[in-house]
Amino acid sequence: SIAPEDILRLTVRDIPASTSYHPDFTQFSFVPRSIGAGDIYVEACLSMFKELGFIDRYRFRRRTLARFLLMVQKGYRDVPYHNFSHAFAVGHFCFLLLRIPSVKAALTDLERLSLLVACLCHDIDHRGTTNAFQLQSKTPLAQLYSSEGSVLERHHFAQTVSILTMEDCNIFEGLTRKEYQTVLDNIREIILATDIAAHLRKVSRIKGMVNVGFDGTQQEHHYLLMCLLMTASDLSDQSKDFNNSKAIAGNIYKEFFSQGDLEKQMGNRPIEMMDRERACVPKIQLEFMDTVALPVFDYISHLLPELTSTYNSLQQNRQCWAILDSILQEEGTSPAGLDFLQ
Ligand SMILES: Cc1nc2ccc(C(=O)N[C@]34C[C@H]5C[C@H](C[C@H](C5)C3)C4)cc2n2c(-c3ccccc3Cl)nnc12
Ligand SMILES: [Mg+2]
Ligand SMILES: [Zn+2]
Repeated sequence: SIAPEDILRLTVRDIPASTSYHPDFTQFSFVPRSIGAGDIYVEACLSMFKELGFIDRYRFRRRTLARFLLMVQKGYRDVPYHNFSHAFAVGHFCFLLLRIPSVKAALTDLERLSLLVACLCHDIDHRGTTNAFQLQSKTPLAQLYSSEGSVLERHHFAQTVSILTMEDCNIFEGLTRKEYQTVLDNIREIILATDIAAHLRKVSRIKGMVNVGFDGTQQEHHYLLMCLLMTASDLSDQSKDFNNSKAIAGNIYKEFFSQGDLEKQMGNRPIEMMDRERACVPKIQLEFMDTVALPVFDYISHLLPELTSTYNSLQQNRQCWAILDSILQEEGTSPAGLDFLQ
């Protein structure tokens, strides 16, 4: 058995991972951030659009698609987690979902196109702070969107629309007026679905769909499936090998704790999850996985059996967090900051 203090230095080789570490781009265990940085992402995005048949089906001009993708990449800020590498990781997972035959059968081509574009654009111009922070600090975004809620997500959608209006960046120029309206409506709904609070309000409807089975004749099922695939893609980092998932969680807590520091400077008391003095990361991770992430992949693997191994990886990662949590309890050290996450 592993000595407790050794668990902190565990690497993926030591944890008996059921999904071995594929370097293969077309596998769900592929780690998108391993692709590197810079324009390689745009090349990879172009090949995803090509492989999914969207370039031919919607007569995309490669130059226009490349310019659009570069403007999307440029639209992201250099924050620890909500940067373009997150958007690419989400887009890559969505790409793998869209290749699954039962997904191709369930959704229309326009819905699949909407999903991929929404994934790449879903966090554009994220500031590394939460919706709650926008409201409490009365930021410009809150002044714009606070009445409707999902402040950040409305901004991400607005940024997406403004990129489409830029010089030679409108990838949907070849679509009919009706198709164009449908894609924009889909992308708006899908990006709004990435607000976890909004997702939690929809869970009972999603459960209902899973119980009766997907019915392609119901528009509501198309909508719920698109939202579920988007949420799963947004959380997909937690389904990779634990070392990768742990490192990504570290980036999320860099943003959370910076926000907490900012709230303290502003004279507000941050919630425990954002307070580097009080937060116990493994405990927050266990709660997030149990209340948000695991249910999402549980529902999705009921609809798509191909996702079972991904669901298993998530459960394995949950167990790793549980082990970390028990060690930190035993050690009784002051609440763990980020050091063990590196
Ligand atoms: C690994 C991991 N941990 C995460 C721990 C916590 C939260 C989080 O927002 N919690 C909640 C907890 C309650 C009910 C709602 C609204 C608020 C109050 C805040 C959610 C997110 C986490 N998260 C995300 C993620 C997904 C979408 C948007 C932003 C992010 Cl950061 N992606 N990966 C992770
Ligand atoms: Mg978001
Ligand atoms: Zn995201």
